[in-house]
Amino acid sequence: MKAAIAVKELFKQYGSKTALDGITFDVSAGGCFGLLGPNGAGKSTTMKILSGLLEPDRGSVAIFGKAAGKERDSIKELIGYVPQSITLYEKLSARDNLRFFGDMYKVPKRELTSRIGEVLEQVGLADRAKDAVSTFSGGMKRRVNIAAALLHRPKLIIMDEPTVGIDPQSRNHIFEMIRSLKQGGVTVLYSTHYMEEVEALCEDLAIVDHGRVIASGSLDDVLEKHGTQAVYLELQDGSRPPIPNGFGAPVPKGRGWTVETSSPLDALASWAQACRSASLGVKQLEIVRPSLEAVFLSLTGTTLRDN
Ligand SMILES: Nc1ncnc2c1ncn2[C@@H]1O[C@H](COP(=O)(O)OP(=O)(O)OP(=O)(O)O)[C@@H](O)[C@H]1O
Repeated sequence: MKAAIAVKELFKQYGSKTALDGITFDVSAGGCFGLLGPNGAGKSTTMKILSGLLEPDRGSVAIFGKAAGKERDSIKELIGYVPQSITLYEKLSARDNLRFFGDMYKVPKRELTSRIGEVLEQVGLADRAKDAVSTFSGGMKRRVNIAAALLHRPKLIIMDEPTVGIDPQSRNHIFEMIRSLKQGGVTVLYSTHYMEEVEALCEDLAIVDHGRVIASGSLDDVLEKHGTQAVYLELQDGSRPPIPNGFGAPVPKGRGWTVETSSPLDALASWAQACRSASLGVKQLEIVRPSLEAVFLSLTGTTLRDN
């Protein structure tokens, strides 16, 4: 099967600022691919190039085997792009906003009314169709923008940080919607700086930093290749646990503490022994799989959230 997206060696400068410094990745059809990176990493620039809104200085893009540039118009029909900024007419209802987008995306007039009903259903706003967008929360407005990008039944949805600054209910709706789009065979390219979103939604990902892909592949492969396993311990009284013999000092994590190690079974046994010797009550002791957070830290030396 052809890749949904093939991006090769993309370069882009804004004046003297290098935004993309040779971005390369492939997205296979039918899943959710996460583009993960801190602010300023180059995610939006990449997405704008994929959507045909921006020209790269160098490099190539193919969408479902069609070369960007040459086959621009037929590519546009395949893509629904949800930009980071919300673009809606505040005074108009959700339905009338979508009517406007429907014309823009050339949805046939006879289909448009039913199609608007369907996409509002998909984003969980069918009961607010007639209400002015000015009465909506930020998350609801974002969902209308997503609905607009779905109107023409694109095979590929490109979403640029859709959950930034929105309420948990809208976030859940967006997650559910992405899962059902995937079930319907739609490919989703999802950018975010929230690692847990990639862990929850995406099968494959590329980690982007300073305009370069620093790791890519399936989530499992990236975690296995670049992550370290850890052992998690929580004591019954919530106190700081002893250091397991032969391992580094535990670091706080949630309600407990973790030790990163390539020999998790030994660390677990050693920690259990240390707790038993000190007669400490153990609430939870387990091997945890590596996180993307740990991967990002090991690849860049910084945490994603501090950027
Ligand atoms: N129009 C522009 N003019 C000048 N510099 C720009 C412009 N757009 C982006 N940049 C710069 O290019 C780099 C990449 O920006 P980009 O928006 O692609 O990153 P991002 O990963 O999407 O981050 P964010 O989440 O902040 O949007 C950043 O350093 C940014 O400041």
